[in-house]
Amino acid sequence: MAVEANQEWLKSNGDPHLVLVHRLPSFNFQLKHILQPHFHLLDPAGSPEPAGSFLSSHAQSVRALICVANTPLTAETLSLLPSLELVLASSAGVDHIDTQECRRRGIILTNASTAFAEDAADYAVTLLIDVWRRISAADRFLHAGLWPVKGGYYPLGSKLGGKRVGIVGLGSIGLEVSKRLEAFGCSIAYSSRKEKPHVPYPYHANVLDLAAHSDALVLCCSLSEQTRHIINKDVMTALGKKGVVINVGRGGLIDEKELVRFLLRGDIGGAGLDVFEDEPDVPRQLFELDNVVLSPHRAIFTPEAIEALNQLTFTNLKAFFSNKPLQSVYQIE
Ligand SMILES: O=CC(=O)O
Repeated sequence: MAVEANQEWLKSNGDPHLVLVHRLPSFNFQLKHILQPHFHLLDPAGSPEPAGSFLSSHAQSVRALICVANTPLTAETLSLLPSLELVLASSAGVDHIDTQECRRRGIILTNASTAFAEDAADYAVTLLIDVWRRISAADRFLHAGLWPVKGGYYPLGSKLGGKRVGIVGLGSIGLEVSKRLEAFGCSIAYSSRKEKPHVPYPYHANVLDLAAHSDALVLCCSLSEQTRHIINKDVMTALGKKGVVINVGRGGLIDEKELVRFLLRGDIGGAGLDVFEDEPDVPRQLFELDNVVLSPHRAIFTPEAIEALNQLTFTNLKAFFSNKPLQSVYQIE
């Protein structure tokens, strides 16, 4: 739907207010241009006042708030916005937002996972292929001028077809991962907060059980108090010496120190990590390991995903201020 074609509805809907809690990143200056003709935007980052005093003096009637990137949205900030009804997270993860406070106040939360699902899934599958087929390691090997191998062959990779992949969190991103891996001939199982109706894959109520029946785990779930360190010592032991962990969710889903120990001892087969517990710090020991593929939190970053996010934000805001159903709502547990 072309944003420009939707000027008319606002004229009959008064003057809705918004607040941007953070300066928009340079790769997404378009969002401001898309929203500005339609909404009254308040941007504390563009004001010389400290954010707190800006919010208390200008934001009393704000009904909707865009939470950009991982800017924390605390109960304290929320208390400065007494009229708030809608928070739009411009990320798939919402671990930087006090979701319980939103729930307590009846504030609706939306996130970007539907906009980012395809790109995040492409990236997760690419990391998995890279670990199993040793592509980054082979690239380093060639760059180092080590081909042909003296007295031998470059080590074999491992085939995708026939592998059992466990997806942790079968939301929009997890479902896109499953579609892609099915096409490679993998068999899929999953664990999730609840069993999903209409999903053909076996469900495991806990990750330990899923790990015991998988050759690789792909982490696509949100980080919360329930999922922090969901990949722990016991889960890695159950996954086994050939098992692979892929993480495009949040670093805190894995007990990272334990993962490093498992990898160094060869007690797990490999890892593909786009996210880390204490970004941008990455455990140095991982740099030495050829069975680990590392990436600086890039899974969702394509111009197409940003465009889809902008459209989703606009569509949800327009629906909200017209009292229509939103395109996507995040279910707070
Ligand atoms: O990590 C990226 C996101 O949560 O959107």
